Amino acid sequence: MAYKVEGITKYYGNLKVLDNISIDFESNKTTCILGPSGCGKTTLLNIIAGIIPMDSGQIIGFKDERISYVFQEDRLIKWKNVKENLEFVLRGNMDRKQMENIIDKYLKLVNLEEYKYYYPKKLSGGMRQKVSILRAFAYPSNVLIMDEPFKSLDIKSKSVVMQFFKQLRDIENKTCILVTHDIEEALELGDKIVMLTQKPTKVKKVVNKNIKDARKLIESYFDIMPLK
Ligand SMILES: Nc1ncnc2c1ncn2[C@@H]1O[C@H](COP(=O)(O)OP(=O)(O)OP(=O)(O)O)[C@@H](O)[C@H]1O
Repeated sequence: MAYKVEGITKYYGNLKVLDNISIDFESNKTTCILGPSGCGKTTLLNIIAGIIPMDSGQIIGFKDERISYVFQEDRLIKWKNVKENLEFVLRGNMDRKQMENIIDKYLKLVNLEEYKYYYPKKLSGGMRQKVSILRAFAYPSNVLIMDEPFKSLDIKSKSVVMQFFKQLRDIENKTCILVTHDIEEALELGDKIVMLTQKPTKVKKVVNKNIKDARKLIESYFDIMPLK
């Protein structure tokens, strides 16, 4: 399946936010979208997900797909425990027995079995975000959209949760789109890094992580145009 956006332009009133954005998202790889604050990263994700309309352009491949989401805040359901939060996204896609099996399989996979009956308020911020990521992987989707999922975590739990994400990504095939304004995060997690300009936002450059000097290239660009 090819996933693409082509020539996306978006205005809010007179404010031109996205200006002719085209991106290819490689299947089963992670594309990081790296851009300065307020350049329209969340807007672009919302357009891809069909949540908000665009003024012109095309979305290819995403339309009939199931999509999982992870946001900056965990968005777990407070009155449901870990198991019930996972059940919530699986219900309707399989019978009860299958659901039980899948939940146990995932919790075991990531060593979270002992937290199965914990409610979100009993979990640390990092742990809650792990459950959100686990829930996104457990949901039978092909595409995973993440909007700054590590932003509100302290440095230590950030690195733990990033490794957790990588562990799941290596096991489950999903096409991941990760929005961030953190260069380290993009280099650590992205197979491809798409750099955006300030508004009206265009694609400045697409960098494949494996090329020599990927870091230098990205850093030199954002030296001229700071991310925050
Ligand atoms: N519903 C809306 N109506 C009007 N303007 C909006 C709306 N949503 C976003 N904007 C504006 O569009 C621009 C892009 O916003 P968006 O949240 O998509 O950017 P972002 O890159 O995700 O920002 P951040 O890095 O701060 O999360 C901002 O200037 C914002 O104020």
